[in-house]
Amino acid sequence: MEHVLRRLDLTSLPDDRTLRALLPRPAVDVEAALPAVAELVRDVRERGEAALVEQAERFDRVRPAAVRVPVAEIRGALVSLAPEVRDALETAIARVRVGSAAQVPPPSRVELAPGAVVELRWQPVDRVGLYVPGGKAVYPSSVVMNVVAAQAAGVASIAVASPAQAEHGGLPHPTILAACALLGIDEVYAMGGAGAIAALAHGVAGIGLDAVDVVTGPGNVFVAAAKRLVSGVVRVDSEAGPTEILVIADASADAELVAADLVSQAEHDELASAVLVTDDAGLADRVDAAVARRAAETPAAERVRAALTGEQSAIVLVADLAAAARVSDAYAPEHLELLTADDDALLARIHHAGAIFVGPHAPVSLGDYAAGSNHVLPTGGQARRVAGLGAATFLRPQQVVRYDREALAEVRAAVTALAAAEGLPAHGEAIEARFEEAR
Ligand SMILES: NC(=O)c1ccc[n+]([C@@H]2O[C@H](COP(=O)([O-])OP(=O)(O)OC[C@H]3O[C@@H](n4cnc5c(N)ncnc54)[C@H](O)[C@@H]3O)[C@@H](O)[C@H]2O)c1
Ligand SMILES: N[C@H](CO)Cc1c[nH]c[nH+]1
Ligand SMILES: [Zn+2]
Repeated sequence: MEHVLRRLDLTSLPDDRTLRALLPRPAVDVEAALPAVAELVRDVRERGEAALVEQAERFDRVRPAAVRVPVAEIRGALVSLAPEVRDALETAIARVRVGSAAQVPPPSRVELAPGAVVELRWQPVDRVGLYVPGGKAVYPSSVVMNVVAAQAAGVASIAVASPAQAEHGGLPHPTILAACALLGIDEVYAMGGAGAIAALAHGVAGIGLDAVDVVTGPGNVFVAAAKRLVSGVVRVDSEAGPTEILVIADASADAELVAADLVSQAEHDELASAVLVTDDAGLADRVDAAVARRAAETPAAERVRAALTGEQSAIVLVADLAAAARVSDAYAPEHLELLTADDDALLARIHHAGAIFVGPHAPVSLGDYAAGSNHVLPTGGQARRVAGLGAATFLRPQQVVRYDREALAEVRAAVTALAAAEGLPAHGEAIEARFEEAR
């Protein structure tokens, strides 16, 4: 039988470093996109609006009438929105709002000695730029994920960017504008890809776009590369690039559900990754047959096939579920699904994943829209060290120090001695000044 997903036999596992090099990854990654993207970023920085318009003509096949979207267009899009889509967006917004509010860390206060207090309060950044993809598909759900998280953090100034659409007169997609209106956002720009990220990070005087403090949002490999390039100027969230799904399933799993979930994420992008890790060769065969059928029937069949047959997608055979957890951790997937006889035992072995979906009733596409979790998640192995988007992305912990005279006296000698040891005696004198006669 010819396989859609290539097979990778890891029934005997090498050490972690070798394992990481063997894992399926896309041929075109962020690193490979950097040189071309650096040119696009530089061009927007130097020529502003003119460069944005040229990039829209080149990549989005349309010349936007105005890069800054008129407020009337944003509000008008909500008026024209189909009621069932408005209801669905409101459901998603309500759930993500509750989930995001729960992510805001409480302030803390510690008394180190009588009268010696250090507090920690969480301050939002002032202004953020949120990217909403719109190339191969349009993503009003990403408006929800970005904006609701920023609002939960208390960010005062929010700008949204999304590619100009040829079918909509050079405006972003109307559902994206409607989602912005629903969330009270009226600063929206018709710009996409690397140019949009550069414009948000550096500002564009000609269109009244002030530089932001934090840029977030998902996108294709060019968007992810641009975020890496501007990360010296602004804070960025994870490189939430082409979608990945890794499913760990054993003989107990339903092959149709596994196949449906692999295909669902493959429809995002030719560079999307769909990986099944299993200890059961029979399940591997059943999933592959179901994937072949579903991939042929789905509307984006060509894109799905390209993603599934690309070198980034595979069925990995392992000896047991402990080995499956090791493979998954080495990969650090954006989305990890657990479909086994004892998911909680497996979950206890997992360390690295953007988000984890447990059991047959929690598919990734639930999290994409309406679980209450955030769908903007790290790809390319970044989940090993970076979190997904959330309220915390827009917050900074700030320390507030309060000491009274007695509390300062208790550490007076220690501070003065350390200041002297560092050759910074004025630091010690600033302490001693508090204890001079007149005070
Ligand atoms: N990881 C996550 O959290 C997450 C969430 C949602 C979507 N995604 C991913 O977002 C991506 C969306 O991609 P998309 O393409 O549909 O929309 P997009 O908005 O990310 O990309 C479209 C833009 O890419 C730029 N572009 C296109 N071709 C280019 C080229 N050859 N060189 C330079 N720039 C070019 C253009 O500026 C265009 O406006 C998908 O890969 C999807 O998997 C990821
Ligand atoms: N699966 C994507 C995250 O990688 C998010 C998404 C939005 N719409 C559909 N899916
Ligand atoms: Zn998705």
